[in-house]
Amino acid sequence: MAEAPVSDNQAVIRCLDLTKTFKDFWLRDRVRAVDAIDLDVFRGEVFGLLGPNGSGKSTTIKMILGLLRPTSGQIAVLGKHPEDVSVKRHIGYLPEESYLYRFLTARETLEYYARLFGLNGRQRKTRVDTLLELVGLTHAERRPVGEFSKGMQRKIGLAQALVNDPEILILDEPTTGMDPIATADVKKILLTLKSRGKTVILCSHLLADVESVCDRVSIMFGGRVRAEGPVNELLTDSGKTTLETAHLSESEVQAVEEALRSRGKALDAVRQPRTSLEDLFLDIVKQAEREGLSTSGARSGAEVTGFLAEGAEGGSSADDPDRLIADLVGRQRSEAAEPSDAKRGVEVPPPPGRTDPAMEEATEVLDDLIQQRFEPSAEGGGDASESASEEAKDSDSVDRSLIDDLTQRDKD
Ligand SMILES: Nc1ncnc2c1ncn2[C@@H]1O[C@H](COP(=O)(O)OP(=O)(O)OP(=O)(O)O)[C@@H](O)[C@H]1O
Repeated sequence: MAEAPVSDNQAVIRCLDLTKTFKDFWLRDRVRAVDAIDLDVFRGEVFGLLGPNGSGKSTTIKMILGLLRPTSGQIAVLGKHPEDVSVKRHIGYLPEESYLYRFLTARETLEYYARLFGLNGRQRKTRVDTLLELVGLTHAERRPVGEFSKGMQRKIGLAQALVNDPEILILDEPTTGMDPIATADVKKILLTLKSRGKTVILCSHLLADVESVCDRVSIMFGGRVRAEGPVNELLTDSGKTTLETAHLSESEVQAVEEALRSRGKALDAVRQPRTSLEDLFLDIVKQAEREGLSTSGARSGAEVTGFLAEGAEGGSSADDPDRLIADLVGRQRSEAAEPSDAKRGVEVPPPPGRTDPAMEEATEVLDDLIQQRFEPSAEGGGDASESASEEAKDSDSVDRSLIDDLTQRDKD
């Protein structure tokens, strides 16, 4: 393990002369993905890592995460080597592609990751509730994430990255596939996290988003850092001045032009300001929401609260993990009655009753499928009329062991 460089007081991530060369089959240098870069990321800032495809951003991120070993150079994350296990507890990561268990619901997904980080039942319940609300997925918490739209999957991925209340959040293309509302929500979340002292590294090709949330950016090309600095400094054109005032008549514009000419300056452009397409879009959707129209996708998220600020671990008194799992299984079963509508993304009220024979039959088939899902070894010998409590108990234990298995597999 290479030695970690001494960390600057404020720099939570420090890379010195960092290089990564990928070898070919014969161990010859094939690609110099990262070429002797120096990079400092400071506590409490939103840092944008930019560059065209193949410029070395993901390779840099993977080295910071300790997933790839540098060919040469040094990295310190929170003053330690990135492969140090204690560092990983303080990092949240949303990869470019989310790897989610398709069959787990949104709540189960977060529950699972919260378990990996060793949160107890009370903490898990509170945290999962908060995160679902934060990313606007509370109403979809019982749907399998495999059914989610791309934007909804990014949202659950973001919630997953926040589950351990990380000090450093690394997001690779977090808003891919999101609509402007969801994107605006994510930007709001990032700014709130920053205001609470968290550090965010953002990789994105959506430069307008980067510009609106990042304090500093680094622009890579061919594995090297080509420009780096505060966004304001990099983008300010100090050779020009823009004046803003209330509407001017033609004669007033002429008077301004005269005044400038007398000082040896020309009036280069006079424009009527326009709203942006993003603002127009957001206004229209907000108006529709005010009028009570609904959508089955992700909704606007909540304000960032509680644990992300101080690591508070409060919880409600009814937070028993066993009850939570039992509840999850019960809800999955009741949701099975309307899967086709859920798949189409249509929001429907719960069915009033099984009065339609075709619906009755379809529901029974689905019940059987669910039964097999949770009790794969059962040979169909059970009596369908067995008491509901027995059934809940069986599926409860199977589902809990499923999550335990996943947890163990991941730890291995
Ligand atoms: N495992 C690998 N083996 C060989 N070459 C690799 C490997 N991973 C990345 N590379 C190469 O390293 C270079 C940088 O890739 P990297 O994924 O870091 O770029 P990026 O800036 O993240 O691109 P994108 O914006 O497309 O995600 C590319 O030329 C890529 O082909």
